[in-house]
Amino acid sequence: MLRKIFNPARLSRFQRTMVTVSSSDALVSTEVDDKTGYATVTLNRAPVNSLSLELMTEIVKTVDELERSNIRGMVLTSFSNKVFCAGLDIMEMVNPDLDRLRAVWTRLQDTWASLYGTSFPTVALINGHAPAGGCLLALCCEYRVMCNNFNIGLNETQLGLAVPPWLQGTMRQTIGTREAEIHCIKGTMFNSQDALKIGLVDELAAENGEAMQRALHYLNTFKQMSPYARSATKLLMRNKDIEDMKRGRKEDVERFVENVMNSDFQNGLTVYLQSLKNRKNK
Ligand SMILES: CC/C=C\C/C=C\CCC/C=C/CC(=O)SCCNC(=O)CCNC(=O)[C@H](O)C(C)(C)COP(=O)(O)OP(=O)(O)OC[C@H]1O[C@@H](n2cnc3c(N)ncnc32)[C@H](O)[C@@H]1OP(=O)(O)O
Repeated sequence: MLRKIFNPARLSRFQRTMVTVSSSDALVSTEVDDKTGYATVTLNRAPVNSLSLELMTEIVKTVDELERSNIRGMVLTSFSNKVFCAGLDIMEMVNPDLDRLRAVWTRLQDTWASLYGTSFPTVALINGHAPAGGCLLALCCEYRVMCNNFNIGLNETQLGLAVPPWLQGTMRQTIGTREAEIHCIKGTMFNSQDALKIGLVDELAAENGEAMQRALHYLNTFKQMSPYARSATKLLMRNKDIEDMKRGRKEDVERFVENVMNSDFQNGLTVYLQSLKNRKNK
């Protein structure tokens, strides 16, 4: 069954109402161009857009609001021209409170489901590094434009985390079963050129302006198309994955909690955090 379908009857409301959501200190800011109906959603959590519970909550809220406002497309990007998103906030996993840790993983599942299941077209404008959860955000979008000289990939296993089945599935759809298996297991990080070669991203751009033009070009390809047919086809392809995730979500949360609470993982995390700081001080 279709979860959400673009409703052409709501189009007249969309043409009248145009939104620019969020204040300047918001974790996520949204601007809608009232000529095109395209929203630019910018992740705004300095320094590296790491996914805290609060940032993920804002992402889900934003996507839900956009779904209700009937925009015609969305570009997801970062305030920083160096890091698109550094993945889950590592501090959420250091000696965590168990209730909050469960909430973090549940919200990550929600973030994946809401971004992956939008009725409108989505493009990730990857204007910086996108490891782990950053790669997840990009994978949820329909199309990915990446600026040169950055890295992207699901490097979780390198950090001692297992990649959950729903995210493995999204990776399989994007780069194919064989490559997804190899690179999820290895935790490969790709530079922009290699990400393009393997199909993890769809286009490269020299800088942000060019990336935005390419992103808008993708959205414009749907201008003359029936929004109903477009979104119905997308959701018929994606809804089963979302339903599968929801069916297994409790076990998935508990697997994550067990993974994070393991003492080897906690020790590894301390070393990893220190290595990030040492790299910075070099
Ligand atoms: C059953 C399921 C079980 C498990 C599920 C597993 C996977 C599912 C997939 C989704 C979840 C994934 C888990 C994760 O996302 S874990 C996080 C992975 N992220 C990383 O490994 C990235 C680490 N960061 C970097 O490599 C660099 O910071 C980066 C290249 C992004 C940017 O480099 P730059 O030189 O620009 O900045 P830095 O000086 O390194 O960083 C600035 C400060 O930000 C801090 N930082 C960086 N990343 C994070 C982060 N992810 N969380 C929290 N904080 C982060 C960094 O330490 C610096 O802090 P200060 O030293 O200034 O205090």
